[in-house]
Amino acid sequence: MAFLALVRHGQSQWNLENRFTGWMDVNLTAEGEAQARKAGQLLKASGVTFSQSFTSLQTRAIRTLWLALQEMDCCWLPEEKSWHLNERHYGALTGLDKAETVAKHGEEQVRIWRRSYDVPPPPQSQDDPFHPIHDPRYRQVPAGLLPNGESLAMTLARVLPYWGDAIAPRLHDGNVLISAHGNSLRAIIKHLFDLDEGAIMDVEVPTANPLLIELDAQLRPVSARYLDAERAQKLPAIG
Ligand SMILES: O=C(O)[C@@H](CO)OP(=O)(O)O
Repeated sequence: MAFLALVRHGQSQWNLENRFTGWMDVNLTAEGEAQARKAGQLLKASGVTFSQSFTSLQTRAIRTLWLALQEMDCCWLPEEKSWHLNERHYGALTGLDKAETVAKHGEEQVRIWRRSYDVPPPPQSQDDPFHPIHDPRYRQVPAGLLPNGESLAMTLARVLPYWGDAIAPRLHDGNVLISAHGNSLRAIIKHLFDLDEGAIMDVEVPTANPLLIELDAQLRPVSARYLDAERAQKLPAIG
């Protein structure tokens, strides 16, 4: 048995502005920082202790982890950062206002871009100065692996190998805390709960509300609950 806590980052500036964010490195708002601290307080109150943490290469998830760890008196907790846990890359939609995009392309098209399983957004040009190939934090990632835009299926394809190689082994010898993003966490949830492509469309992950999942020895969920019941979202059935 092990516990896995999944925490989506606190509210970011572009969550607040309702803009497609993806790999853009947007910081937390003051509200997002407060949410991250509260996530730490809830994790501490749960009584679960962790032996390893993981996060993405994006400021909003890293700072959420740090703020939570501070509240947990656990700044010592080993942490590993990886691009594999980054948010889904939103391609050429990055930076656009979600409501304006609905007005321009229609609700159905935007729903497909946001929640379909395998339809990627229009690609971001590599000439765009914000394309990840120009960002030094991805220097060690082979350029061919850096996305121009990802569907949830493509996100899952880069999250899952990391889950298998780096995260799952740690769950055999302790509890794990992951601070990441709405869609990289949805990829992990799809895998853990064995959801089909339709079922994952209905799964939304609230900001900085720890999802505490108890796993059996085969890493199958035994129980799952959001620690902040007031801001919980619907969870998939277990078993
Ligand atoms: O903009 C984004 O990167 C994500 C998460 O905020 O949005 P969506 O809800 O469309 O997955």
